[in-house]
Amino acid sequence: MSDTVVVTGGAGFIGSHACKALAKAGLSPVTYDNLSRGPREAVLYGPLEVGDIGDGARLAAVLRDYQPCAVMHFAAYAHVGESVGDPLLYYRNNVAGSIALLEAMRDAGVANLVFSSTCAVYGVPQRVPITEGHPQAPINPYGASKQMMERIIADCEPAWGLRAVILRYFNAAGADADGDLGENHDPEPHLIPNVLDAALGRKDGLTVNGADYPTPDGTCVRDYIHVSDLADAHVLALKHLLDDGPSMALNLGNGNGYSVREVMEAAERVTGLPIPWHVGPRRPGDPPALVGDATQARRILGWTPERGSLDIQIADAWRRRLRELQAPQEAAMASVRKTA
Ligand SMILES: NC(=O)c1ccc[n+]([C@@H]2O[C@H](COP(=O)([O-])OP(=O)(O)OC[C@H]3O[C@@H](n4cnc5c(N)ncnc54)[C@H](O)[C@@H]3O)[C@@H](O)[C@H]2O)c1
Ligand SMILES: O=c1ccn([C@@H]2O[C@H](COP(=O)(O)OP(=O)(O)O[C@H]3O[C@H](CO)[C@@H](O)[C@H](O)[C@H]3O)[C@@H](O)[C@H]2O)c(=O)[nH]1
Repeated sequence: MSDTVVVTGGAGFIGSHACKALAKAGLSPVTYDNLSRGPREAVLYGPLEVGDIGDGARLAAVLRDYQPCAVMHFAAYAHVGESVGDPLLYYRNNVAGSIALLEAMRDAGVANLVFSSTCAVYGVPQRVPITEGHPQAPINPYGASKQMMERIIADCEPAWGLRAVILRYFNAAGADADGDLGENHDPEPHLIPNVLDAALGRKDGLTVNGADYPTPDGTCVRDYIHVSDLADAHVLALKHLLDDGPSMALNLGNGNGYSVREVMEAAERVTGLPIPWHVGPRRPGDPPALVGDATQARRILGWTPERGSLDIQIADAWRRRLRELQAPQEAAMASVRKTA
C-alpha cells in the first residue's frame, strides 16, 4: 500500500506539524494548500501542491499522480469571530470546498480520511468535561460548518465506502519543540500568540474579549492542547484506519480548562515580562467554557498527550516567536557581511 498521505492545509498551523509527525513515522506527506492562510515556508517535509480544495480538476490530478493511502483534511477557515461576521465565507470554504474534496476522493478511489473537526460543534456545553456523545448545538457558523461536514462524511460511508476518523480538537497551542514550525496568522485571532505579542510590546496590550462570563474570573475558559500532541494523534488515527479500524469521532483535549486571565498569568511566568491588558467587549460566537474528555482517544488510539502543561505550551510558542523575530535580523546581518 502507498505510504503517501495528501494533507490539505499542510501549510497551516496544525497541518504543518502533522506533516512533520507523518515524516517522522516513515510516511510521505504531500501538502495540498492554496497558501491563503499558511506560508509556503511551513512546508518542510514533502512536496507542496498549490491548489484550492474547491478545485475538483486540480484535486483529481493530484490524487491520480500521488495515489495516496489516505487524505488528512485540515484545510478550512477556522476563526470563530470571523465566521459570525461572514458565514457564507465559512460555508463556501469549509462545506462546499470539503464536498469537492470528497467527490475527488470518491472518484479516485481514496477511501481513508482523517478530518479536522472541533469542539465548537458542541456549542455551549450542558456539562464539562465534554464527551463525544454530548448533544451538538453549535453557536457560530464555523462550528456549524464542521457539524455539517461530520454528517456529510458519515453519509458517504454506506454510499461508497469512505472510512473516517473525525478528530474534534479543543484549542491547539504551543509550537514544535525544535523550533522548526509555529503559528503564523495575519491577522492573528488566537489568544496565546496575542498574549506573547503583548508581552513583547508589539501591540497596545492584550484585549480580553469579555470579563463578564459565568466563569470563576469572568473570562472564557478553554482546554489548550499542544499542537505536536494533536499531530501525534493524527498518525495514530491514520494507523487505525489502515488497520481496518472502524470510523469514529474522537475528542482531543487535555481535560483542563484555563481562563484568559490564567493564560496571561502563565505567560508572565514563562516570559518574565508583564502583560498589559484591558477588557473589551465579548467576541460574538464565544461559548464561556470548553473543556474536553479525551478518554476515548486514549483508549482506542493509545494516544498519550505528553505536553499537557500550559507552561510548556507557552514556552514552546515563546521560543518559536523569538526565533521568528531573530530570523530577519540574522538575514540582514548575513547580507551586510556579504557586501562588506
Ligand atoms: N487551531 C485550533 O485551535 C483548531 C481547533 C479545532 C479545529 N481546528 C481545525 O483544524 C484545521 C487546521 O487549523 P489551523 O489552526 O491549522 O488553521 P490554519 O489557518 O493555520 O491552517 C489552515 C490551512 O488551510 C489552508 N486553506 C484554507 N482554505 C483552503 C482552501 N480552500 N484550499 C486549500 N487550502 C486552504 C490555509 O492556507 C492554511 O494553510 C482546520 O480545519 C480547523 O478548523 C483548529
Ligand atoms: O486577543 C485575544 C484573543 C482571544 N481571546 C479570547 O481567548 C479565548 C480563546 O480564543 P482563541 O485562541 O481565538 O480560540 P477559540 O476562539 O476558542 O478558537 C480556537 O479553538 C476552537 C476550539 O475551541 C477551534 O475550533 C478554532 O478553530 C480555534 O480558532 C476566546 O474566549 C477569545 O475571545 C481574547 O480574549 N483576546
